[in-house]
Amino acid sequence: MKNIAILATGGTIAGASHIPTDTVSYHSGVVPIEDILKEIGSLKNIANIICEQVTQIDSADMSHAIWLSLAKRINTLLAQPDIDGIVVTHGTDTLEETAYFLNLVIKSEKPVVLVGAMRPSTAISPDGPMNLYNAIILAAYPGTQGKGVLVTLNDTINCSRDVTKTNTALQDTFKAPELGYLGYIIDGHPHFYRMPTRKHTHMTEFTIDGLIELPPVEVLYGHVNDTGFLAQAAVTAGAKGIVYAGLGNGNMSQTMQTVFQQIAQQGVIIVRGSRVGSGVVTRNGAIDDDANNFVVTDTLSPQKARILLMLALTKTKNPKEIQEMFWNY
Ligand SMILES: NC(=O)C[C@H](N)C(=O)O
Repeated sequence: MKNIAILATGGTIAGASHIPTDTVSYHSGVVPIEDILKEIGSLKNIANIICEQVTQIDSADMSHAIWLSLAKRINTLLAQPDIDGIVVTHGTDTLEETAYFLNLVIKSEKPVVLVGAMRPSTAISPDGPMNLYNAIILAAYPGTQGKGVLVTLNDTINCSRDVTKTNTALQDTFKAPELGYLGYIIDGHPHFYRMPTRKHTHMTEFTIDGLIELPPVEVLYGHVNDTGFLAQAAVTAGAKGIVYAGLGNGNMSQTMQTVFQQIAQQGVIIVRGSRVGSGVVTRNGAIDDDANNFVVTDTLSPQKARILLMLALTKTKNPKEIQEMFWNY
């Protein structure tokens, strides 16, 4: 029998409404983890569970402070020989960001699985209990070792680097566009078909020991007639890096190129990403990244590129070294 720790943070999986047909109007995070666990019945012969209620928030209120204390707690638990794996319950809106952050800072091969739900616990047929059951199964499964932080909802297994929420309201929302699921969980058995190939968890060079805040990095969204006002405001407010959700292959107007060239010359790291939602942002295409000291995101979404850039900035301000990290993680 495996010993699994569930760290609960809130979200719709812990949501409640007075009306059983409510699937989008409800209070997030109000149901304690012990009550949600009761809904899935016996876990005899599967796992011994310990629970910790870390916080009870809608995931829109997730913060760097909670990330750092959650990650430190997971590292401490996983260093104990009597803990075999971790499940984190989380709201779905920012679940992918927390999962990727943990993927970069957890120092263990033991399974870490994030799980949420799209329907509150009071819905006629909530998805939370089955999702939580699957997450426990996945965290207790020996084959989950060494695959980095994973995400499960709706019977699918996803890599934290590639997964994203693709639909605002439906249960079938977590997908890795183009790259696909790692596998499925069917009748209580995980089936893996793919492996994450990028560095994660036990291979990571990032450490959060002693860190009390992350360097400020903003994401800006590209569009027609972009003025660069927001980019300049971000730098004035203290941003040490900017991820630009650019057009197509991370493209930008002549105006934005001039704005970002000037900002990069001040030592602020500019990362070119894309607003498209899938595909690679390549170096030195229409834009001369070498000459401008720009970094590109590879296939990371802008919100995940922000996380990697924050952690990169805890180690270096050299754009070439940061680019290397974007190829590796
Ligand atoms: N489905 C959900 O969990 C959405 C909720 N607003 C949250 O992210 O906390």
